[in-house]
Amino acid sequence: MALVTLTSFRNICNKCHNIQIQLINSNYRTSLTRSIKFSASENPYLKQSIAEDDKTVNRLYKGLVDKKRSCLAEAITLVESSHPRKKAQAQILLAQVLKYCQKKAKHSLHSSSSLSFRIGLSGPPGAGKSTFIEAMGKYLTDKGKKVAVLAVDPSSSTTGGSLLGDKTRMPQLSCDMNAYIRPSPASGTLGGVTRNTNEAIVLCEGAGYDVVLVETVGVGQSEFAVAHMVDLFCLLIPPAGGDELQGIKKGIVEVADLVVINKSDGDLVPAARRIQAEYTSALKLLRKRSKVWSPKVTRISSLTKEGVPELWDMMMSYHDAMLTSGEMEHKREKQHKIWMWNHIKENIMDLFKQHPFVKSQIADLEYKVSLGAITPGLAADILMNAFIKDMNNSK
Ligand SMILES: Nc1nc2c(ncn2[C@@H]2O[C@H](COP(=O)(O)OP(=O)(O)OP(=O)(O)O)[C@@H](O)[C@H]2O)c(=O)[nH]1
Repeated sequence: MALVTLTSFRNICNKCHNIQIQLINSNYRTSLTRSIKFSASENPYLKQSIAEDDKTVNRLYKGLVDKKRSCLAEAITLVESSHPRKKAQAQILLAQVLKYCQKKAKHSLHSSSSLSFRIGLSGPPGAGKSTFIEAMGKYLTDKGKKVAVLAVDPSSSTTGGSLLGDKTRMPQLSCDMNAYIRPSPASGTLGGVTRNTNEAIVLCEGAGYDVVLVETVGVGQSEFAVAHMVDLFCLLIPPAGGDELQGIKKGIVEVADLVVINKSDGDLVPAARRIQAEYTSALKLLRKRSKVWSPKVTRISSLTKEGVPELWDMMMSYHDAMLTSGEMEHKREKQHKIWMWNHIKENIMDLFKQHPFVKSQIADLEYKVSLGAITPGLAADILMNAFIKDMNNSK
């Protein structure tokens, strides 16, 4: 299959909005570099100018730093909005919240120790993610910590509803005033959902949540996306054999900081021990990603809560080691860059899809491609060429 892929954005000039992109057609192995000029009127972001003292932004910022849950919920809805004006307001709010968090971190003993501990959680269906979040969340709120749970579920854009939206999955935690549970946004691509999640994390941090748990159902590349937005990435697996573990994507173990074998209770204890041993040996073969932490494997039961306090201690040793060594700060800096590129990719995709010729041809070309009347590569070329030609003409 031929694909025209946007492989890199070479150069971006903020003043004239000139973007140099490189395109590679995988079928013909050709590559071309084009300079595209985006006028302010074409970019929904640039078109909107929101005053620094915008009323909505001010109200939400104040409410957020005053730890008002209703303002946090409204602020997350704002960042999820695709309305150009709301998008622009969201960017100003985020900038203010980021500044506030930086200031807070500077005044604390260890830089960023006053920020949220961002934990990613992934695992195959039925691993016990909801039961685990309920057990760990309650354990933490009982210790006086504030916990936010965010879900990443890109499949909700195709199913129309959120798999993770059901509050009955965590009945106790959803009634806890020290916990905030936010289901996945009901629409968007993986890029859109993850960008929104990145921004929701920052808002939770601003609202003073000690722990932000980001859960993913593991659809598409969502686990990898989550691994890129958290401080610690945790893989939860059931004590099951080969077939049941096939839902675990290749490569995901390599990005895990902790592998947690759940359901280590009753008759399942021997199987849980065996899986723990298997994963412990597998992890030893992996390349070391940190100077201060080697990924660990542990067993818990979310049902009996056995091992939950020990797991939290392990998470805190990771947190402290990463923080004092400066690796945490470095990791977050790298994540900010990934986040920026996600924004750019989304915006360029939006521009492409809004282009009049592209818009008018998409349905017809998709139909022809599905019938096999033309190749996907040719269809992509037709759209890309018209887009690039038009952009070059507007130089
Ligand atoms: N024995 C035992 N069962 C557990 C444990 N944790 C979860 N379960 C059971 O495993 C099943 C699945 O648990 P969930 O928490 O719904 O799992 P999930 O990963 O959220 O599932 P999906 O929503 O399908 O992704 C339920 O029947 C739970 O009661 C545990 O620690 N021990």
